[in-house]
Amino acid sequence: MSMAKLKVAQLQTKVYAEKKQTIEMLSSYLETLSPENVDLITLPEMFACPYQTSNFPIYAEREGDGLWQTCSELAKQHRVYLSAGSMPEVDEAGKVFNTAYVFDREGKQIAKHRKAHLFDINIQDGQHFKESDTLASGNHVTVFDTEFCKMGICICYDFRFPEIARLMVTKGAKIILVPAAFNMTTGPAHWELMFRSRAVDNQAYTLGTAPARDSSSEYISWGHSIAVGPWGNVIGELEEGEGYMIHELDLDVVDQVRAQLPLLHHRRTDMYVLEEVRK
Ligand SMILES: NC(=O)CCC(=O)C(=O)O
Repeated sequence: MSMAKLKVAQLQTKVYAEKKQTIEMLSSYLETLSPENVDLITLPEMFACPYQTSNFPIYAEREGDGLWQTCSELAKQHRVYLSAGSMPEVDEAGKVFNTAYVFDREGKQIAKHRKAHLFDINIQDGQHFKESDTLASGNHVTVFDTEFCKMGICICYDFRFPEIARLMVTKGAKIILVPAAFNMTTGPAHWELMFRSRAVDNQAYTLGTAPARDSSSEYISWGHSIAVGPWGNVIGELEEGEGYMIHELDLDVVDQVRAQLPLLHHRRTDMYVLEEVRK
């Protein structure tokens, strides 16, 4: 039987140029959170690599290497599920990905998602960015099992594509984790709207975890880590500074919303279909 409630801490952390500093910060946060008995901790997109395309190959590590190892050990030490945001990953062929790992309470990797939609945008008088200058894309929708429920995970720009969230939910996800880093152009316009839209359409919890804002960095994060319930209600939202928030997510609410307003059941799959193409 799955458990109906879980306690989640979303950490809106600073991004340091030195991995050593990031690791010290993470250890200290996990110590601080220890008395809270949280079940799941979530970190931001590229939490240990200043978000610049030129940095991704420099900071990239193989799966199982230093930062991965640290995250696995921290999860095990604190007996907590850890969504280790995302980090640049290099594969055996030298391709670099924006990759999210999730560890269970034993420190075992239970999910790996490579960002599938690369953030290549060019907004007039606003944000420009081209992840594809140095990153390759992943090809999969990612869901994983926990003792609470199935969850899905995707990374930032991935979440703009409603198909991804819908596929996670048709695969059984009740909670969607999104390590992310919106910016000062798209953040105020779309961040909250996107998390609420995906939540209300899919009747799932959506959790966006972003880095704290550093106005001196090349890419300025909007911050505003957010948690939205299956009714589309904002449960909590940070501002731009460093910090964390803790929530209890009640999975019975997902079942209640889905039973009372049976959107997923009312889909006209005889009229339209959505399916993942496995490569
Ligand atoms: N890191 C990202 O994918 C940023 C996405 C973003 O800011 C957006 O507006 O989408």
